[in-house]
Amino acid sequence: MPQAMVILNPSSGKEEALNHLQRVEELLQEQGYEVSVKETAKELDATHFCIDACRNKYDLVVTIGGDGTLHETINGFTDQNHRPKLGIVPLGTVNDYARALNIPLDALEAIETLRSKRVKAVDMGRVNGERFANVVAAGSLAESLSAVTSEDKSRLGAFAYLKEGIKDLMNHSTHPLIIRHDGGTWEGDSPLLLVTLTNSVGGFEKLAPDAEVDDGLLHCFVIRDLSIFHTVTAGLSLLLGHLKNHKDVDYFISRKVTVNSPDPVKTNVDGEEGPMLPLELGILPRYLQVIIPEEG
Ligand SMILES: Nc1ncnc2c1ncn2[C@@H]1O[C@H](COP(=O)(O)OP(=O)(O)OP(=O)(O)O)[C@@H](O)[C@H]1O
Repeated sequence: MPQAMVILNPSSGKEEALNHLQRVEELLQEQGYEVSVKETAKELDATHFCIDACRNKYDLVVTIGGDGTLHETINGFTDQNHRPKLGIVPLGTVNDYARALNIPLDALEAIETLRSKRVKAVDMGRVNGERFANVVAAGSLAESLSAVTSEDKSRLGAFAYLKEGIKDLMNHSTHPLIIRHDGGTWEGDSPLLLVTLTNSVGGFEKLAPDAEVDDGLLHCFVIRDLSIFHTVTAGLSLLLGHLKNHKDVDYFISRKVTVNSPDPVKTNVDGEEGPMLPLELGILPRYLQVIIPEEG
């Protein structure tokens, strides 16, 4: 009998994950799975559960939670020869990964997509010893993104990031960054480097319209020191999907990136606080099999 592990974070989003558990179990059982349920209680539980699922050759892992739970889960696939398929029921406040894969943001609809026979092989990012699903941010703006409160995320969605971001840009806090990529070296002062695998970052689905989850590329945006006027126009470009064309934004794609600074600079990985610089980034092309909705 195929085995499915459901990894559920009861604290995600509006704390409604447990309300959906029964339906997920029923649906997976209808598909012929034997289901075991693992509830997270603290940081890294999801990683350890997923490691167990790999070692015990589970066929499917389903996360019920937000991007943080997903990030911890995919880190459990690290260096595992057997990697179960992944199903995603997005219950967080932003759910960038579900947005990028067109998985419905409505929980009941997302649960129904677990019936889908469509599976997509998606890239995983590597940042130092860790994996990431969606985005790495470095710079003073990344620090303020980590400071966005859960209340603001629930209330304002993507705009919570814009609010913190604009506050930070107004303060003109930048750090000198040295970014080595396949096409050369970027050197200068910047409030933010964004390295993304998917189109959706912070709930802005048009941030990186060219980024495909399976293109094997890191999509990099470096924002130069901005005046208040340019901050507003950059905000508009972000909303309209033209960020890479903004005159104060440099955009490049790469398979490997290193980021250094003489300053101590914080980072944010998949929406949570990440390691300090320096960073070494890479990509594992088509590393994970994710269930996505049927076409049409
Ligand atoms: N039982 C728990 N109580 C509190 N925190 C938990 C619990 N289980 C896991 N966590 C932690 O909660 C973090 C955030 O979870 P998750 O991303 O699912 O929800 P969210 O923050 O509401 O959503 P989003 O990331 O979309 O904003 C996880 O990274 C994990 O470390």
